[in-house]
This record gives sequence, structure tokens and C-alpha cells, in this order.
Amino acid sequence: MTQTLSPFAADILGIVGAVIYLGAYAALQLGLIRGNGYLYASLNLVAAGFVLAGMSHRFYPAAAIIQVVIIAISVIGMARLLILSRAIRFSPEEQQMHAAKFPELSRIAARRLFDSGLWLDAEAGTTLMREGETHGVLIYLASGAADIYSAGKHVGTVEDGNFLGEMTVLQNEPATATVVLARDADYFRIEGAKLRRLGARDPEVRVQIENALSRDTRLKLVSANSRLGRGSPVDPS
Ligand SMILES: Nc1ncnc2c1ncn2[C@@H]1O[C@@H]2COP(=O)(O)O[C@H]2[C@H]1O
Repeated sequence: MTQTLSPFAADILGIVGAVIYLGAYAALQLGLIRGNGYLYASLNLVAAGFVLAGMSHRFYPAAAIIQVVIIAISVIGMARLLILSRAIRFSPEEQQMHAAKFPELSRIAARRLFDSGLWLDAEAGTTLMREGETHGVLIYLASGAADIYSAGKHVGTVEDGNFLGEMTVLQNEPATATVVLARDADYFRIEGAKLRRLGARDPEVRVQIENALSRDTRLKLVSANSRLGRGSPVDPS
């Protein structure tokens, strides 16, 4: 091999490679990065490149083979991800739901989520959930609107672009309210058991789902607070 680097520079490159390898592995174990994403593959690729360059001074065939194979595996892994995510197609409704509710979910995981549920439509007046009964589903209202009743009283209206059932679906507990469609609706419906299975398969997906559900609940709470606040005759502060 033609020696273009000084022994010192070669050692530094090798050490940088080792630091990147170890940093990537530590980040993986600490849950900071995903093992099946572009980042982990590219860190391994770069680390292998540095270690290989570091061997221009002292060449070890076994270590060189490992680096070359790691580079090849990383390239194949990234190419696979690219091909899979390019091949994935979404309907306009799925695209809209992905952007609005799960913007950070990979296209592959989002496809898996949509394939686990159904797109349905229903007429105004349809009861989707009953207070006190376990519905075990999550609904995303793509169009239409739903009235929310608690103890028989109208407490709010959920417009399109929002979830229904997000408060109890993961825990499989009784619904906190009754949900009746106020307008004809198109919606996505997925069973809680399937949502939990998707989350158990990939912790990153679980976090994205939990975040999306709690974000919706928070927005509903803010909106309910502001409605109650408008109706309140006294400011207690
Ligand atoms: N005050 C509210 N405003 C808007 N939506 C609500 C309100 N209370 C309950 N819901 C929705 O009604 C659903 C009934 O089932 P969940 O309790 O699972 O999740 C609930 C929310 O999606």
C-alpha cells in the first residue's frame, strides 16, 4: 500500500474512527439514535473509513476486512432504506394525516400504521363512541365533525384533523365521553391492540404515537379551558 500519511496522522485517523464507532454504539444503547436509520449506518460507514485510513501506516488484514465489510453493509442498508421509502405511496388523506399527526414518523413506519387500520366513512348522527364503554379504537377524522357529550350534555365539537378516542385507546379503558358525528365524515380507524403492537415493535414508533395522542388531548384541554373561561362570571385571581 502506498504510504501517504505520516504514522502520527494515521494513528489520529484511526483513533477518530474508534471514537465515532464507540460514540455511535453508546448513542444506540442510550436510545439517542435508531439502529435501523440512516444516522447509525452513516456513522458506522464514516468510522470504518477513518479506521481503514488509519491502517495506511500499519496494515492488519483482519481489521481491514472488518472495515470493508462494515462499509459494504452500511451502504447496502442505506440503499435499502432509500429504495423502500421511495417505493412507499400514500393517498392524499394518508399524506395529510402523516404531516399533521406524525411528521417525524418515517415513511416506512407510517405505511405500516396505515396498513394496520381502515379508512371508513359514516353519516351524520352515527355514534362512534359511548361514554363509559370501552371502544378500543383510535379514530382520525379526515373530514366531517363530531359532537362530544358528557353525562348527556354537549361539551364540545371536534373538527376534522383531530383524533377521537385518543384519551383511552392505549390503556383500553372506558370512553370519557360519547362521540356522535355532527357531519358526514371520512375517517381512519385503528384498533388499540394494533397500535400497541406497532409501538412494541419499534420504541421510536411508540414515542411518536404517544406524543401525537397526548398533543391532541392537550389541545382539547386548552380549548375546553378557554370555553369554560369565557363562560365564567368571576376571575378568581
Ligand atoms: N372535552 C372534550 N373535547 C373534545 N373531545 C373530547 C372531549 N372529551 C372527550 N373527547 C373525545 O371523546 C373521546 C371519547 O373516547 P376517549 O375518552 O378515548 O377519547 C375522547 C376524546 O377523543
